[in-house]
Amino acid sequence: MSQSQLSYARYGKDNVRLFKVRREENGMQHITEMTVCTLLEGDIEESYTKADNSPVVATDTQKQTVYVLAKQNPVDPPELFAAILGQHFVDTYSHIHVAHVKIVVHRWSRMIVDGEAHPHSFLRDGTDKRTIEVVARRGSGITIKSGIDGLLVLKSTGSAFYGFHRDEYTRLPETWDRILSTEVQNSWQWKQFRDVEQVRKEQDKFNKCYEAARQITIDTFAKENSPSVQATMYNMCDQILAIAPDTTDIEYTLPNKHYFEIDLSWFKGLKNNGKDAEVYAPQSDPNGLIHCRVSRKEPKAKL
Ligand SMILES: O=c1[nH]c(=O)c2[nH]c(=O)[nH]c2[nH]1
Repeated sequence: MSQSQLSYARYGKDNVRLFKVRREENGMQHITEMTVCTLLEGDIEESYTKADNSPVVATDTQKQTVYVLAKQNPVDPPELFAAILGQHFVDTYSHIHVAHVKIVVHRWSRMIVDGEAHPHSFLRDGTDKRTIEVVARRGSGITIKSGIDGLLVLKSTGSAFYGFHRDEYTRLPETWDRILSTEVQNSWQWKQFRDVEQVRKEQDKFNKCYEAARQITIDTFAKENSPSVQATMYNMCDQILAIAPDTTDIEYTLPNKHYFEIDLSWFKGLKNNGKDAEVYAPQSDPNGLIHCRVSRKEPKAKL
């Protein structure tokens, strides 16, 4: 008898690239570019353990399904498209119980030409991505997590780090003025959806929340006098929870991309430290890495 048993299995197609144009009668065009990943779970064990391919919805079939459903449905907001796609797999194949759909949306912003929004020309005005993770599970509805990835930001003052624990391993001096730079990855988890119809009914909130979360991140980073990455990210989470009541928790992952001062006093006594610092050495590694998840407090039960 074999000593092995399959304890985890999901499979699908990754990096499905998709571009869709929506054309209005008046000449205005709207575009979406995204990269999709679909992964299926269910009664697929024998494809691994017995080389029986009969339960396998081929990864190529999954890719073709992405294209067909993108033709038949709106792809914006991407949360709705991911929900439609995930639900399609569990509705269509009785032996598939869970569908995971991840979407990465690439930024294309409408060009302003001669002071006016151009009807069909766009530019990449940021390399950050909008991210969506949907899980459609037969019998228990749809979960959606939305987020941002790769938003690179830097401030050259307005950031401090002092009062941290000190012991015999500590070398880092306290600072009341430092450079702060990070690459934002965050996400907001929506309360569970019953079905695709509920996602469709509530679709307006997805783009609004994405725009608001991106703006809160940028505004807070710029305006706040940051006491630490930890306190700044908590502040961002708190604001997103406040403006999006249907979210349950917010996560941030922020690398602290260090910019070191360089001592140039060896060269004719050049002053380049503290208040005289102008030339810095950006560090590619190592970097700090700060995570948190902030959840909505349950309302206190009335006695
Ligand atoms: O904002 C910061 N948080 C830390 O935990 C930390 N640790 C460190 O060395 N520098 C910083 N900065």
